[in-house]
Amino acid sequence: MALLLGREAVWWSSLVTYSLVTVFLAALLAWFIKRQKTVWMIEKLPGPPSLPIIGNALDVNVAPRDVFQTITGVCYMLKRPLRVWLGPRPLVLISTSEDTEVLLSSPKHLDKSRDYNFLHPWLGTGLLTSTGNKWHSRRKLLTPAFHFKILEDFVEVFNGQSNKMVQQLTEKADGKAFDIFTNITLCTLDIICETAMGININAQDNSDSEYVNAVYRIGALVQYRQTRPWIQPDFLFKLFGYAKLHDEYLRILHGFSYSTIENRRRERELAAATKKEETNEDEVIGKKKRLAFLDLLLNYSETQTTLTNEDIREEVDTFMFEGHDTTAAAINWSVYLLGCHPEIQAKLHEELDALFGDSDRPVTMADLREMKYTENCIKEALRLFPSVPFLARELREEAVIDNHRIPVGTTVMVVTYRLHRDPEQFPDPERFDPDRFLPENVAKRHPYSYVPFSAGPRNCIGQKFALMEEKIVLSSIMRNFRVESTTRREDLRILGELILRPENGNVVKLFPRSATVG
Ligand code: HEM
Repeated sequence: MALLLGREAVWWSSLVTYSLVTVFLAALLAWFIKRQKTVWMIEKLPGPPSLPIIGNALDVNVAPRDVFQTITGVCYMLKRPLRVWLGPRPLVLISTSEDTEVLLSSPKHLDKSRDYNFLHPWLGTGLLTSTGNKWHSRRKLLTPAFHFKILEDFVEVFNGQSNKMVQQLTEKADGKAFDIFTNITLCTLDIICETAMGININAQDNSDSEYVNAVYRIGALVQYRQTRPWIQPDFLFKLFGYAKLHDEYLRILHGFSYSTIENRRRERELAAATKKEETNEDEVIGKKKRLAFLDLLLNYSETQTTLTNEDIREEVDTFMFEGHDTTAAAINWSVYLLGCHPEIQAKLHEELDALFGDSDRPVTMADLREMKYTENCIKEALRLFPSVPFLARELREEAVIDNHRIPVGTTVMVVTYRLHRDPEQFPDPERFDPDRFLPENVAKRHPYSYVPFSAGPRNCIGQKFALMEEKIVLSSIMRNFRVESTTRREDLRILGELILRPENGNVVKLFPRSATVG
């Protein structure tokens, strides 16, 4: 009897083992077939020869500062999609208007590539990094926060912070070369803090603040990690000692955001209790209180229970991240290019003088509408030096690009820097020519030939905010100073990581413009 039971047990255990092995082999075979299909589809695209497992890792194993030059260099040679293997991961680079349209206009390809995952500890899954239903509902919720009427209220903040910057620049306007990058960046940081959270952190006066430092350091650390595969896995990030620093920055950043949210909630409760008196007082002085993005989110949270403090923190941090470095880079590139082209700068001065004369009055909404040449200079600078030089999506559905089937799981990257230099769309592409943005010239181009703010359903929600801010900050500089750039275009070294910036800062000479100074 015992023998019979023993045999039965052996029989059952063999059956289980065989079944497990069969399932494992079947899964392996399915994976292998799928993988072969991916390889077969991707290999139909042109690209450099690759090795098994490591793919083109050796080709892209260049210093991080050279990654940008390498990518834009290869795209320059081809007008067709190009494939690269990042280890076992396929990456397809595209740089024509037609291919860009296929990717960006489709509601099917909305998921960000996994490179964005390094931002998750800081930004959580806010609007920039979320996917699927969460992204849809957040986008719907946040779109009204960027309505023209709301942005109008921010003009005062843009003017106030630009004035502070001009005052500090006045001390440096003696014709000696200095790096203006920091001044502009601290100004945009002050602007985003005041508009997103409703508080003034005085970054321009106090660039050593713990919060300002943490914003910078975490941004730099994320970029550093993105370009160094050996510290990408969490355990190696920890092992090399970076995680400790990262956690310290997070503690400061999240602590600051949460305490701002808490304080604002308390202020609102207090204000609600004394609402009547406040309304009367506002009516007397004819002034209504400006709402920051945070107030709008708190309004929603009071009517939509699904928005927790953490949800609000994710969005506020996302605006802080996405809303200051991008604008700072864009304003810097405009200043740089104007400083290289005195004849174009003179035309811009002409427009500003006609609008403002010698007055130092703040910029109004009506002025913004009139600053056509200024706007075209900004747009042309964003063409040559788009703040976000690459846009990447991970395909959840197969896509057909340039008649090639691109399989699920592939990262497809628009090389915006290269797209914006297509000579068919932009003849003599390296020339800085703001007139390319005259309406009659824009009408002749492909709608996806120019996408500094991305395009389609997942475009930049802050686009209008950014253009208004840029016009006010740039015009404030130009109303007061004449700029000379010290680096020639041919000597420029560009650093293209998350944001495109000049590697050695933006070294300029400033000269006061007669009576309007001060
Ligand atoms: C010149 C300035 C700016 C440029 C060039 C720029 C560019 C971009 C680009 C290219 C994207 C798409 C990113 C991608 O698909 O990977 C994007 C998304 C986004 N931007 Fe901007 N941006 C600027 C300013 C701003 C500002 C001022 C804000 C907020 C106040 C902002 C908030 C966002 C957000 C939240 C997203 C994610 C939108 C979504 O996925 O639905 N941006 N931006």
